[in-house]
Amino acid sequence: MGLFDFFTQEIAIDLGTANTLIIHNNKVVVDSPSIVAIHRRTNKVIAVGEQAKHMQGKTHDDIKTIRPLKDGVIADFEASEFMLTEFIKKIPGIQGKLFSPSLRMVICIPSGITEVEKRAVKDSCARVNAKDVRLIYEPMAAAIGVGIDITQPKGNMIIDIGGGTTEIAVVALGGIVCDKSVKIAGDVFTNDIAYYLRTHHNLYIGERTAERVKIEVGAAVEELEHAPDDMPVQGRDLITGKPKEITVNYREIARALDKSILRIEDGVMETLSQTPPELAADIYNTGIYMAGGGAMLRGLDQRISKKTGLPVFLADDPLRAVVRGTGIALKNIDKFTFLMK
Ligand SMILES: Nc1ncnc2c1ncn2[C@@H]1O[C@H](COP(=O)(O)OP(=O)(O)OP(=O)(O)O)[C@@H](O)[C@H]1O
Repeated sequence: MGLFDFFTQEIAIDLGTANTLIIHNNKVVVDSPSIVAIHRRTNKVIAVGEQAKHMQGKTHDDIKTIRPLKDGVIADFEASEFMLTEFIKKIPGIQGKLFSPSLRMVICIPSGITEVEKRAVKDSCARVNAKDVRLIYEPMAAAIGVGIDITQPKGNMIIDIGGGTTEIAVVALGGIVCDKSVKIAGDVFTNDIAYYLRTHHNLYIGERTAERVKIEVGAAVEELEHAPDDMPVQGRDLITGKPKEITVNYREIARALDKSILRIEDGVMETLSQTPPELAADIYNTGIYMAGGGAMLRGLDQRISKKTGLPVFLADDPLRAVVRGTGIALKNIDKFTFLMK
């Protein structure tokens, strides 16, 4: 063991548009919303993660909440570095050390990222004390995370629906054969719901409420076997200006999300149509795997299965599939060197 190894801690990071997850010593040690709350005048950070999410939509003039990532890539470097530093400080075994240890990081990136954006992620990690930074494409990490042996000469399709992007990819022999990154995912679903309630019920709701509606009664199809109960939703009446409450059901929400889901379906069909025939035959036999928080929308697996005529499998714990895969890549870094960018 070299001196570098002795003072080095290894972490795997899924730096997502909606959530940041970190694995250290085989355990998920950070699972927090990717949000920072900042004091406008002093530019001082007041809160990060869950605490900052609670402030979202409830701030006054002096405080703003920022989501440092947009469409899967870092949009605000300062806020993102601050957020990462704070998250890393909370990791047991790293926090409270006399000397802050050097970090070896494996961090996942969207497959559609440019070389400049890749460089920016590496630079950003270097500024939070990472001495060795490896990047891995998100669909690869998701595929490893759902348990696919990506090194086999066998095609597998994975759809990772996150907060900012939907990554659709066919992987085989340790590489991405064809892929598509669509900027329609969980955040767009949330906005669709807010827009629907504004235009159909004159009800103005905030982002956090819209996300709650999506999670509690959201659906991708109008016929569900296990329908969720109708949900009361409170907000501001756009006409009278008074607070009001309405009740929504999953069928309405399925209609509100229909257009966005159609765009994801188009992306899947396009990727399938570009898949080489031998791999298409494999996918016919194995089906499609789905991961990411957005994939948890009720009936979405069923809808994609109907559209493609293929079985669709949702990952166990879809929100953690990508970080799980990134963690496995870190643990087997020598075996997976060919995956690292
Ligand atoms: N039960 C649920 N039903 C529908 N959507 C959900 C559910 N739980 C979480 N989500 C949504 O999943 C999204 C977050 O997923 P995830 O953490 O996989 O994204 P991310 O990795 O941060 O984003 P990206 O990969 O685009 O950078 C959010 O939009 C959230 O609202």
